[in-house]
Amino acid sequence: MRAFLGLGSNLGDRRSYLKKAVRMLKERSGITMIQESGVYESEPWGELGQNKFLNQVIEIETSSRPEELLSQCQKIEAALGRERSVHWGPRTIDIDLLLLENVRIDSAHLKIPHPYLEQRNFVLIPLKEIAPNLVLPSGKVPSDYQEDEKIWRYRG
Ligand SMILES: Nc1ncnc2c1ncn2[C@@H]1O[C@H](COP(=O)(O)OP(=O)(O)OP(=O)(O)O)[C@@H](O)[C@H]1O
Ligand SMILES: Nc1nc2c(c(=O)[nH]1)N=C(CO)CN2
Repeated sequence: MRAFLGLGSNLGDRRSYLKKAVRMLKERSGITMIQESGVYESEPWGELGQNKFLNQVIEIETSSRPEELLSQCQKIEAALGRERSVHWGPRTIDIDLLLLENVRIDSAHLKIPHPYLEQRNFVLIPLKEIAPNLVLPSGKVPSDYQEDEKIWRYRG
C-alpha cells in the first residue's frame, strides 16, 4: 500500500531529527522509501509562540496495516524523545499519517486522510514537490496550492 507521511520538528537539532526519523522508517521491516520531499521551514501553524518548524513529506510503500503503521511511527517518535505535552505544541519529531491508498478511517485514535491535511501549507507545499497531481479529499491537487511567505525551502 502506498502511504504519504508528514514529518515535523521544532526542538533541538531539527534537521538531524528529520534525518534520523527517515533513516529509522527505512529500517523498519515492510517499509520501502519511494520519494522524499525537500525540507521546508515555516512559522508555527495553530499554536503560535513556539520555534519555527522544519517539515518534510515522504512517500512509502508498506505491507503494514494502518494501525501497525501508526504504531511503528509512534515508536520512532518515542525513540527520538518525543514528549506529548501540549496539543500542537513543540516537538522533537512528529510523524503524521497523511494519506493511505484507498483507506478511510475515522476512529478515536486514527483518522485517515489526516483531518488538517488541506489546511496546512507545511504539508501541501512538500506534497506539491513530490506528488503534484495527487487527488486530495476535497478533489483539489497539491499543485492548486501556492507557496507563501510563511514557508520556504530550508537549505541547512
Ligand atoms: N492520521 C494520523 N496520523 C497520526 N496520528 C493520528 C492520526 N489520526 C489520529 N491520530 C492520533 O493523534 C494522536 C495525537 O497526535 P499528536 O500528539 O501527534 O497530535 P498533534 O501532532 O499535536 O496534532 P495533529 O494530529 O493535528 O498534527 C495520536 O496519538 C494518534 O492516535
Ligand atoms: N509549521 C508547522 N506548524 C505546526 C506543525 C508543523 O509540523 N509545522 N505541527 C503542529 C502540530 O502537529 C502544529 N503546528
